[in-house]
Amino acid sequence: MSDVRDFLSLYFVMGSVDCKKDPLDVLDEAIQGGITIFQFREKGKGALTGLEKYRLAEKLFERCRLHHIPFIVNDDVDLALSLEADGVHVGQEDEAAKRVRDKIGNKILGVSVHNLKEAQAALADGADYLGLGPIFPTKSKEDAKAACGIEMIQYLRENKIDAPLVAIGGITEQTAADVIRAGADGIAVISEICHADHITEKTKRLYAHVIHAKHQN
Ligand SMILES: Nc1nc(C(F)(F)F)ncc1COP(=O)(O)OP(=O)(O)O
Ligand SMILES: [Mg+2]
Repeated sequence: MSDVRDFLSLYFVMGSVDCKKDPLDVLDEAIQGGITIFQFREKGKGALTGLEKYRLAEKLFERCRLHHIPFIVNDDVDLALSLEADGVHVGQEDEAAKRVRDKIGNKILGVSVHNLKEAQAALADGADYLGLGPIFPTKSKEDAKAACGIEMIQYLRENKIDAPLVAIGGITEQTAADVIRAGADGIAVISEICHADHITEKTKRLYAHVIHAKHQN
């Protein structure tokens, strides 16, 4: 795979709990709208487990494969390995990034970070990209930390964190361009796409904001 940075522009993160309708339809519509990478994040109250979770992941992965969109699994390294997913995303409270790297070989490894120290440690552990956030307050993650603000993107870049970096947490159409102008390679969204009345149109607008801002940088 070419540098993961190229795929980070519009990162759709979703699980069945986030969807108001069939997750397969939600993903299909988001793909039509131009998402560039997808993360299966099945967690929270009512999340699927076991075979149901595996079957949904398989179907979502199939959709991504058809459209050459990287399929990333959140938290669940064993599920990622059994599916032969394109990569895994882990946070500070999940399995240590270094151990995950040993398990997944050269698959994509994303690590959540909230500050400079965590960013430096994640890269030392072999992260291919950083998920920085929450940038703004979010309702999609029950145990989210306090919002770190757009300033943290700039602060990491000023402190020589040049690695691929996607920003996440409460990002909307109104704030997407500011996040890119601050130095992120892309935005990650859950509810901004999942809760949209017209998912494909919303996704197209988000993509347009990101690409336009990238061309200005
Ligand atoms: N899932 C995520 N995806 C990203 C992405 F890179 F996609 F922007 N960044 C951050 C997170 C948060 O990851 P984590 O801290 O483990 O919490 P959770 O497992 O509840 O998502
Ligand atoms: Mg996690």
